[in-house]
Amino acid sequence: MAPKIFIDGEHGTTGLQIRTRMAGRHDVELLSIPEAERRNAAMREDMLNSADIAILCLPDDASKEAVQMVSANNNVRVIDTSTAFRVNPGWAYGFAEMDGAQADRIRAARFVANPGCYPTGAIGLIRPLRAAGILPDGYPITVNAVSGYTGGGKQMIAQMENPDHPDAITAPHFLYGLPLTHKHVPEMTVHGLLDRAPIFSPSVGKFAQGMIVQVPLHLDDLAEGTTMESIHAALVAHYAGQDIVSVVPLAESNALPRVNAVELEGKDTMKLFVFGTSGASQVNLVALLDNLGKGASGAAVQNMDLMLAS
Ligand SMILES: NC(=O)C1=CN([C@@H]2O[C@H](COP(=O)(O)OP(=O)(O)OC[C@H]3O[C@@H](n4cnc5c(N)ncnc54)[C@H](OP(=O)(O)O)[C@@H]3O)[C@@H](O)[C@H]2O)C=CC1
Ligand SMILES: CC(=O)N[C@@H](CCC(=O)OP(=O)(O)O)C(=O)O
Repeated sequence: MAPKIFIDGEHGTTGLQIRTRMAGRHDVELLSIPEAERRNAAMREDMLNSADIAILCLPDDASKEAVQMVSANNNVRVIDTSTAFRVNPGWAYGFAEMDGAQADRIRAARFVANPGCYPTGAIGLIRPLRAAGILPDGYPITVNAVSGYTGGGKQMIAQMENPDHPDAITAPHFLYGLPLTHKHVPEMTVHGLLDRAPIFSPSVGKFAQGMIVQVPLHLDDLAEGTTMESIHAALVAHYAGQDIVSVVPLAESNALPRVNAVELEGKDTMKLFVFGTSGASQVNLVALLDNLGKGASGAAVQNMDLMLAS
């Protein structure tokens, strides 16, 4: 019998994208409730408890409530796309490529926390350098990023796309998270293996799907002898054999005049770049992804497949 999957929040931005990705699949059975009943708690509880894997695409509070609904039922495994459980040690963090053992942890887990979109880029760049001893304790990391506006869910999509919306946003590009307390900072710190919280400055551009995450570094403050080439080599070694996360060859990135935030729109992959000038004292590490692809729905389906393969 095909495993049953229920997407709670299937009519929201992340849920819909997961449904689209599952459309042609015959190896799983999708359980579904009508859009009009999406907040019907009794119906959701019934569906959640009928599933082999429940994928939660809900705000944090609703996710916590859904987890409560299945907590006594060990037959149900959960992938949560919200922020609620990402630094909870009882949950596997759903970034399969972040270290060599993570895919196995996800395969074996009952509870998997899907990463945030920005942390996917930031951790993807930072963690291998911490693990390799290149980024020393106490290094003051900054993370600067731009996201497509779908990252803000149904509400921001309406604000960006509907000029008559009472809170319409007309800016083509805006900074937010200005108090520097964005909800993604804890997971960047924990899963980036950082001992000091990064300064995180997010922004949104007037495009639907895409993301650039930048981590600039001063080489003089890294492990002795670190060069642009050795950083690149550490990333290449870390992601060797991976097909979803790739490290762009230096010769290729050196020749690029610009990076297009929407290049990977609709794709579930992530590209990592090391920019700078050979022999100079600074580099800029860049991750390019689709906030709804490897940053959300693509990663959720990847995690589901790992769990189904266990
Ligand atoms: N968009 C993105 O790029 C990313 C989003 N995420 C996370 O995914 C989760 C979903 O986000 P997103 O899809 O963007 O949000 P949306 O607002 O687009 O969708 C959320 C869905 O959940 C439903 N919902 C809200 N509250 C409840 C409730 N109490 N019971 C049942 N259903 C409820 C909403 O229904 P209604 O229409 O009635 O409000 C809506 O259908 C969030 O936790 C978000 O942080 C994670 C990574 C990236
Ligand atoms: C543009 C925008 O608003 N983005 C969201 C993050 C999107 C994401 O990664 O989702 P999680 O909420 O699940 O972490 C934000 O900054 O809150």
